[in-house]
Amino acid sequence: MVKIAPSILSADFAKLGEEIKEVESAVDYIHVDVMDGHFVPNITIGPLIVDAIRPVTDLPLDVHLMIENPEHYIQAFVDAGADIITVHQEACPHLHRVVQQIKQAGVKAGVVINPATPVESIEYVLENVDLVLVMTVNPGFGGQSFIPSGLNKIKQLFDLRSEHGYSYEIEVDGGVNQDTAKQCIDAGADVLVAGSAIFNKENRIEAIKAIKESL
Ligand SMILES: O=C(CO)[C@H](O)[C@H](O)COP(=O)(O)O
Ligand SMILES: [Co+2]
Repeated sequence: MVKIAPSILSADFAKLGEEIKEVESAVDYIHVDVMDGHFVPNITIGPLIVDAIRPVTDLPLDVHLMIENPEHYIQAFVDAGADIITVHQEACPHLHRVVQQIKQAGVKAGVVINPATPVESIEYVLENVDLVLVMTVNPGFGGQSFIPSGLNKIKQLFDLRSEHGYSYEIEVDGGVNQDTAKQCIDAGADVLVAGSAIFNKENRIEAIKAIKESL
């Protein structure tokens, strides 16, 4: 079963609770994009907002940390109600330690790779993570175009999982819409993140349906 994780980055922040309620029956995770203005050029939200949306839904909150020194903020996001925390390989010189820290805090641990980062760079944490997120845009903004080279990485991660019996989910984020979703699923992705393809549409449920039907 393909999972859909709408990214609230493209939602109306003045009515975030209502926007989440509108989509929750049709999706599997709520994807929360955290940006610090250092690791990526944009600044978005922090633990306060995660805490505010936590009572709105029972769906897992999939928190994508695009920040430097994520190890300083893991506990704050866990306390705020995150269920899955993903950190960028590029932001973590001690990636294995940060993955352990997330798991010890009692939530699922994910690792993310940028479009220019190879799968080989995370080879030695694959046995430890619950999720691998493949970026198909350069992180920082919603509404960018899909970078197809991510498809090879999805396939590589799918094959490595079969070969070694790993258990991570493969998630893809950036430019996923009804034209690009099928390629991701065919390559082996389990979870599709979509922001603008859902929240920039008038009818969000129809938009989610269109993505599912495109598969
Ligand atoms: O992590 C992200 C950007 O850094 C977002 O999750 C992603 O861009 C979703 O937006 P869209 O579906 O519009 O590309
Ligand atoms: Co994201």
